[in-house]
Amino acid sequence: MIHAKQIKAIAFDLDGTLIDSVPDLAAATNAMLAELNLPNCSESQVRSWVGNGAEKLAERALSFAHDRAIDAAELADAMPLFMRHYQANLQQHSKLYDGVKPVLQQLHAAGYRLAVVTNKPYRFTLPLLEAFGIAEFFSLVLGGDSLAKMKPDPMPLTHLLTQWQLTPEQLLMVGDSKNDILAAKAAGIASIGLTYGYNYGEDIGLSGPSAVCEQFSEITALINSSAESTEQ
Ligand SMILES: O=C(O)COP(=O)(O)O
Ligand SMILES: [Mg+2]
Repeated sequence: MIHAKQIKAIAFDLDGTLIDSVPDLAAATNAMLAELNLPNCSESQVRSWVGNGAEKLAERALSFAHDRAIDAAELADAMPLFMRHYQANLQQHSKLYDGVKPVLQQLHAAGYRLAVVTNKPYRFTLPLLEAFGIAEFFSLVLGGDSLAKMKPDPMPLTHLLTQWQLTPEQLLMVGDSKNDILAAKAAGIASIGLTYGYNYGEDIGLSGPSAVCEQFSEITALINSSAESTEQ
């Protein structure tokens, strides 16, 4: 349940929530595989591998290409290739999802404190937010490597609660993946699951978010309607 009247801050996931980043992630993945003389993969495979950060994505792609589990040394050799290619082409084909900028603008203007809590490495996160003209709305940005643990661990969200001196009822998580919903649940905060992003091909409703939205723009209506329903 979302107690909208109590919400003071909102944490947004990045990939699959604010930005459709898979086209560039797939290109970097394939550039890495090509340098290693390995067969390439499809964009839809990459879509199903995103969610646990860059290293996991590379590991899943390498395991697929080799058709076996890979070891830590193989991953360590390949990672710099992925990082270099992605850094060089962060936003060639990626796009902001519909409604993202106006809704962030509206929430920011309404006085909500906004954060990005992503599993993407921090070094890619800020440049992407800046490139899409939405960095100014966020007063805190956490990447997957900013703290010791990433989502689905609650650490980034409990860090936010501490940092902003909020109670769990005052923070809402918005994301496309079960990692976002599980992190929110573990931190004791409400969550909105978005259906259009990447969730390993699974239904986001199955991870039990407080609410499900099909479009980013539905978020404001949901917060407002929850506010009305708590008044009754
Ligand atoms: O980098 C990933 O694997 C996922 O990033 P996200 O947490 O912003 O969805
Ligand atoms: Mg995501």
